[in-house]
Amino acid sequence: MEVEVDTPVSERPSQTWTPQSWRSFDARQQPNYGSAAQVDQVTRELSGYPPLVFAAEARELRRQLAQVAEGKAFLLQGGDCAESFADFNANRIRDTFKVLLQMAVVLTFAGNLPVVKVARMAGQYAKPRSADTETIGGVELPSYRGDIINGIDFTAEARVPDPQRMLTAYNQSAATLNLLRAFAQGGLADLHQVHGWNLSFLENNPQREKYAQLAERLQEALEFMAVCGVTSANTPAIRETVLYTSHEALLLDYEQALTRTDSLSGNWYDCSAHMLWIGERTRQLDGAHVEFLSGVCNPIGVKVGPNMQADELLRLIDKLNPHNEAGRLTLITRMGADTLGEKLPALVQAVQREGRSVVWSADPMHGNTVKASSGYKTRDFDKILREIRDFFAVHRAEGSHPGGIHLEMTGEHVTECTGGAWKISEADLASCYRTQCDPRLNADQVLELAFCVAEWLRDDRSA
Ligand SMILES: O=C[C@H](O)[C@H](O)COP(=O)(O)O
Ligand SMILES: C=C(OP(=O)(O)O)C(=O)O
Repeated sequence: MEVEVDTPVSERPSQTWTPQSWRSFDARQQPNYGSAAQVDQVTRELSGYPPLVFAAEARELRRQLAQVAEGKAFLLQGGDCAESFADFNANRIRDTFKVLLQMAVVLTFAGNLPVVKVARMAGQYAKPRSADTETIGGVELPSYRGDIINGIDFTAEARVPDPQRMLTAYNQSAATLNLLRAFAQGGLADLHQVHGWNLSFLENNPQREKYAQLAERLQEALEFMAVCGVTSANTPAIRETVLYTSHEALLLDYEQALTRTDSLSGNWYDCSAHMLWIGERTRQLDGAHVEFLSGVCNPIGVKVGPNMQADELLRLIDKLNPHNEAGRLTLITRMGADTLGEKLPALVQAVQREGRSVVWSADPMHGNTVKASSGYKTRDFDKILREIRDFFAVHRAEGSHPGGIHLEMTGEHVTECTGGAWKISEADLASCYRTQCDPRLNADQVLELAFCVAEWLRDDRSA
């Protein structure tokens, strides 16, 4: 299905939008930089740097998301809660890339539909926080807000927001993107390698048999195609993939500096990532984040928490996607496993009734965070699964498409979320708890989750 290229600037409803128009609105969750002159100098430097992504790539993602909105493809979005400057290395990037691809293979093959892959990588450096300060042992300091803003160490010095960090975030995003593009096109994504990735990755994993069977069926399909003359040597689709990037567009000084006019369409794109989303804490209709993302033509997302009302959601959709373009807007629900079944139906009904085209995606992480008795933030695997299961059930009941999943996850073997096949307990959390902020699913848990979701996806399609 072809989707129209961007709405020409002349047809956009707001003639008053500019990359800096957000400055006249209330901007929540922004750092208090000491020196405006320093921010100015850094953002001027960033504005002269090359874009990290091209407008045409963002347009292609929007075209693919239009397929998701129609129920003809599935969105897999995942990666770190927050990327880290200190923990920046090729192996971590490779491991998350590999597990995202493994999940995509499982979902594509079992669900029998294309999977659009979007990483929370190459720019996910800013974090909204519930509280402005953090107190440990009677000492109160500003909260950590992501490496693009301040440091995670609990010292007064580290917690001072430093605009120079925006330059480091840009450089690390560029290096990450460079590696992701190389992995995607340089052989690591070859479907024929699926056995190779899997066996080292799932060593001792109870899911290995199930995955090996699926990999075997996939191998048979590839062999059949080879007999018919379709091989990775002559068919790029078998040896290459496309992985898009995304992050929360939270730090607006940075996002504005990376916003450029596309020479082909004349439209504005935020070239810090292919897809940007607005968080639950900054999605006010009259807020700066909604204003900013309303004017860029990237595909965008907005988090939808348990307090969202149907009329508020419709007004938000009006502001962010006034021309009702398919693929433009993804609604990422994050209500909590105990709440979604009750709250989501009314929102889906309102969107259906008003004929709005959206991608519905489930973030089963952010509504299910709890504090373990040891003090670690954690999320339980069963609750995470339950929220996705209920998301599928609501959409089936309402006749809409469960379009995708949005996960905080890593390719590393961390112990941050409890449960899963290895039954990680609260007592196990300390053994490898490495997140910068919120608990992530590890490589085994996320693959186990992909198998379950693939089954629901298959059931949904056959229904
Ligand atoms: O990832 C989302 C938020 O940044 C995170 O949940 C906030 O955590 P906090 O409630 O500890 O501030
Ligand atoms: C902050 C996040 O989520 P939410 O806005 O839904 O809390 C996030 O996804 O990193």
